[in-house]
Amino acid sequence: MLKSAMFRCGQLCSRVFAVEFDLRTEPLYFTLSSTPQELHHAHQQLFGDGEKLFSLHVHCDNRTEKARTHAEIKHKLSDTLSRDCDVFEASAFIPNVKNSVVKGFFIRDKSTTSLSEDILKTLQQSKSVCVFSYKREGQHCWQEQWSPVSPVEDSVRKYVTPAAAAEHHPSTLNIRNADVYYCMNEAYEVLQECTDIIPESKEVLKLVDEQLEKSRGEGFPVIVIEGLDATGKTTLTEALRDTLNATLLKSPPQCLAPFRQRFDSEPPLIRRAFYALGNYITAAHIGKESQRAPVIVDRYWHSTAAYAIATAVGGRVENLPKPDSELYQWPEDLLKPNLVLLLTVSPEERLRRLRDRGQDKTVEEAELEINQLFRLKVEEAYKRIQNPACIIVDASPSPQEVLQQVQHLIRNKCHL
Ligand SMILES: Nc1ncnc2c1ncn2[C@@H]1O[C@H](COP(=O)(O)OP(=O)(O)O)[C@@H](O)[C@H]1O
Ligand SMILES: Nc1ccn([C@@H]2O[C@H](COP(=O)(O)OP(=O)(O)O)[C@@H](O)[C@H]2O)c(=O)n1
Repeated sequence: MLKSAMFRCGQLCSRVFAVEFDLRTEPLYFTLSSTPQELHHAHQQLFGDGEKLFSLHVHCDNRTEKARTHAEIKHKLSDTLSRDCDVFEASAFIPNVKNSVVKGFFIRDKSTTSLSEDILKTLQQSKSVCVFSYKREGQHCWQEQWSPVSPVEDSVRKYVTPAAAAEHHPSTLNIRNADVYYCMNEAYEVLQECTDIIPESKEVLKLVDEQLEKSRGEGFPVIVIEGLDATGKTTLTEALRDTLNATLLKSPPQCLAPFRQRFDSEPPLIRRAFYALGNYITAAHIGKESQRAPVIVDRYWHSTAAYAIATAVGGRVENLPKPDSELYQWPEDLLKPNLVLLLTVSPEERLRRLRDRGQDKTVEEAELEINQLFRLKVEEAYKRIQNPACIIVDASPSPQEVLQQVQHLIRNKCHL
């Protein structure tokens, strides 16, 4: 409620709006004021003359409901408005204030019909959705609350005022406990809140309860292998298991496999809580197994955090949380491995390996094009994670050479 009120009264609490107009460049930032302001060239492009312009966001106190409604709207907008409308991710936030972001969308309707208005009308009727419209008048543009039937009575016109770029990209402000979890309870509570809408949550929580981490004394070394898909993790971890007589574990653990697809279709808040809990179950297995033999782990917290951060942060690598951000710190209550190795290969080699693995060529090429920025962000986030940080391994040589390189590192660092 408070957040929605702040969204409405932009100028009262210095709320800034960011629209991801072009993912390769800075977002367009603006605030609202009561006096007309001249638009910059870039803003003139966004607030096109003669187009119908809207922004919308969900206001709801229940965080899981809010996240699901937001995801549903995103799906609906991209499904129905793709032809004659541009839909951009938009957010309202207070610069540098954590958890101040209200996520929404900006719609630029170029159609001659009232396509977007029909959809906004339905959304407004059935959901807790706030819609604003924008009108361009020459060099100026103003915003007011939108209603499909009659003008909103107490709605006040506010003028779009270009604002300076934010020091921290808005998508980094809400990451803690929404995309990345730093203690088990935070993730556990999210799934507890979902038990009515996602019955599988109960089963996942039961598995967590059964596996609570056994205390780990001075056992055998624990070595985590990280890296993007197809960098050779499976090949290397299996070879290490055989050469070191080690136990091979992975996160998410096998016992969560039946639920993975279900949680993958949920919005980040819920999906990431599922993966976070997977790490705690794996930690319990590590604690037990490392008493008997060295343990090799295929993906662990580095993957959970790096993928979550890279997905949450829109656009360029520069938008990631700064390298010294606390968001890269390992959770206090999660068992720490002795060594984390990050396998890296060039994008071309990775593509070749995906192709050899038989992945459909068109899927793979689309992935390369569309997800180029995403992959760069995942790798950069991997490298920024601290305590423990990962050691980078060039995984482009032959499997045998990569294995030797890694055995050498393990001998040096873990005395195995
Ligand atoms: N060092 C290597 N050199 C060449 N090909 C490799 C190497 N390591 C793995 N591969 C091949 O690349 C593909 C992806 O490897 P995989 O181990 O399944 O990666 P991941 O588990 O990281 O997804 C497989 O077809 C595998 O045989
Ligand atoms: N420890 C882990 C492992 C995977 N993941 C998530 O799982 C996805 C990648 O998993 P993967 O490449 O191992 O999946 P598969 O295709 O191998 O099943 C990413 O989207 C990660 O967000 C995670 O969050 N934490």
